[in-house]
Amino acid sequence: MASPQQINNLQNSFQTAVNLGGSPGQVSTSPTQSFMSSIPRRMSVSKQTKALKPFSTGDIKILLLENVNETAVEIFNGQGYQVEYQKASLPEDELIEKIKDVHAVGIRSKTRLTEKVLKHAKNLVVIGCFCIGTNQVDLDYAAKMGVAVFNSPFSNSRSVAELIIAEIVSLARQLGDRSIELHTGTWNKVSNKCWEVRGKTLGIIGYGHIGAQLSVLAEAFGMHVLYYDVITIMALGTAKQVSTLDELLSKSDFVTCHVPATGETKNLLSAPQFAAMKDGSYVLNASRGTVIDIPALVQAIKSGKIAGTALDVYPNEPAKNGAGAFNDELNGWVSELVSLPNVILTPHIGGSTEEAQSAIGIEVATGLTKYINEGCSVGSVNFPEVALRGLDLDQENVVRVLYTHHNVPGVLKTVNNILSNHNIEKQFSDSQGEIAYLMTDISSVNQSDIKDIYDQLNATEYKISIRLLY
Ligand SMILES: NC(=O)C1=CN([C@@H]2O[C@H](COP(=O)(O)OP(=O)(O)OC[C@H]3O[C@@H](n4cnc5c(N)ncnc54)[C@H](O)[C@@H]3O)[C@@H](O)[C@H]2O)C=CC1
Ligand SMILES: O=C(O)CCC(=O)C(=O)O
Repeated sequence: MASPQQINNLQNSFQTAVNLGGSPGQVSTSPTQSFMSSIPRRMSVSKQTKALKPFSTGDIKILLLENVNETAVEIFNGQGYQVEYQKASLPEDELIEKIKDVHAVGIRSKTRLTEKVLKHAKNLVVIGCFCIGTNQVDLDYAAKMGVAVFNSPFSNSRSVAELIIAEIVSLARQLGDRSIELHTGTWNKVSNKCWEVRGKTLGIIGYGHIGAQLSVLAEAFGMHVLYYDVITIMALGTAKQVSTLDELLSKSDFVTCHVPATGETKNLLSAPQFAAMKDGSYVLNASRGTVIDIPALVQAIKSGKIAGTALDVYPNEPAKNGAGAFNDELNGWVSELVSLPNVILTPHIGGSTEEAQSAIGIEVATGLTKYINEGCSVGSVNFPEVALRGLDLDQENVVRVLYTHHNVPGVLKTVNNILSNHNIEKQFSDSQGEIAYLMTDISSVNQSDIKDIYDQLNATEYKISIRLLY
């Protein structure tokens, strides 16, 4: 368990990154930043900058669903935002009601922010996915509304990799079954079809953050590692990339999936893929429930082709914890699956460790706060990444203009015409697909000018959203 001191340390390292103007995502990976963090303060190149705020931060309303970690709540409370906190996800109709007047929403993997839901979010500025996956959000639609989406790209990767290692050993030794038997009084000391994992081959589908981390752990156990990915990725240790999924399937004793939910990964493993696997091999999935065709997996286990499976994710998952929530009504195959031998089922807990959750809470809450208070979109998954250096502490009458617009010619000219009575201190624009995001600091702005600037920008043809910070 992470101690309060460890959580404090994590918070401090994120704060250091924020002060240095780096993306939170760089904190644990960038050697430069860890070097910078160790420089005594008097030598630090960072300087204090003026805090920009949207307006009264007490007006910022944040809806946090799905038991987002307390570290995030502390960060938002520290900013003076109004936080509404719920442990579960919400059914669509309640979500639509709640989302109507909030500026930010924080979710994990279950809340579906579809176009239908987002259409009602009139004040929404930013979405935080307190997890890795972002498939639960309509990212394109959010961008078209001018809403940036942030996630935590790797804070729970290690936790998932460790769970998979535990499950590989558990499947090889039929631990789930032995434990259930003994819980009900049955002593069943057997070695038939129980194996060491040393010398066996692990096939990893998707060699990203989790797949690569797992590769290192598996080799430390003496396993051979093969991986298949749609892009060429440098192998860690002595792992080998194979060029086809079939090659991986035919050579592996354990096959584990670590791909995102996309059209291409839907039913990536189905009847033909199970048929291509070694007799008596094992299947693991802690990515998304759509990646494995579970009825086909049930048949492959029944026929003896597959010797066991460990699943953490399902096509339909209950909205909240509770007895009886995982049933045939939710997924038609549940009773059949649970009756099979050597099947380990976990309730989407791959990333559910104290370490991962507190780090995710800090990382995503920091990203959201920087976007709300400064307009910085670095690290967003659906938005052009734009940031400007901070203002000097003594700078007066400066306004930061955040202008999201359709990516068409002539917009910059129109906007700069409107801003031309003021000095443009600095300006940065970037585009991604159909949308563009422009950030400008203007000086010599009287309070009385602000409404006029806003109204003029608001009337421009290609505007998607505007925010003014001062
Ligand atoms: N069970 C849990 O609690 C958790 C589940 N996840 C899931 O795991 C997934 C993977 O996470 P990361 O490793 O962080 O993602 P990542 O983005 O770092 O890596 C994914 C890899 O899959 C590859 N890929 C994409 N499509 C592919 C295909 N059709 N065939 C083969 N490879 C393909 C990509 O090129 C990439 O290398 C996430 O998208 C998320 O859905 C993530 C964290 C926790
Ligand atoms: O812990 C969660 O709620 C979701 C974990 C997950 O699936 C992810 O990070 O993508």
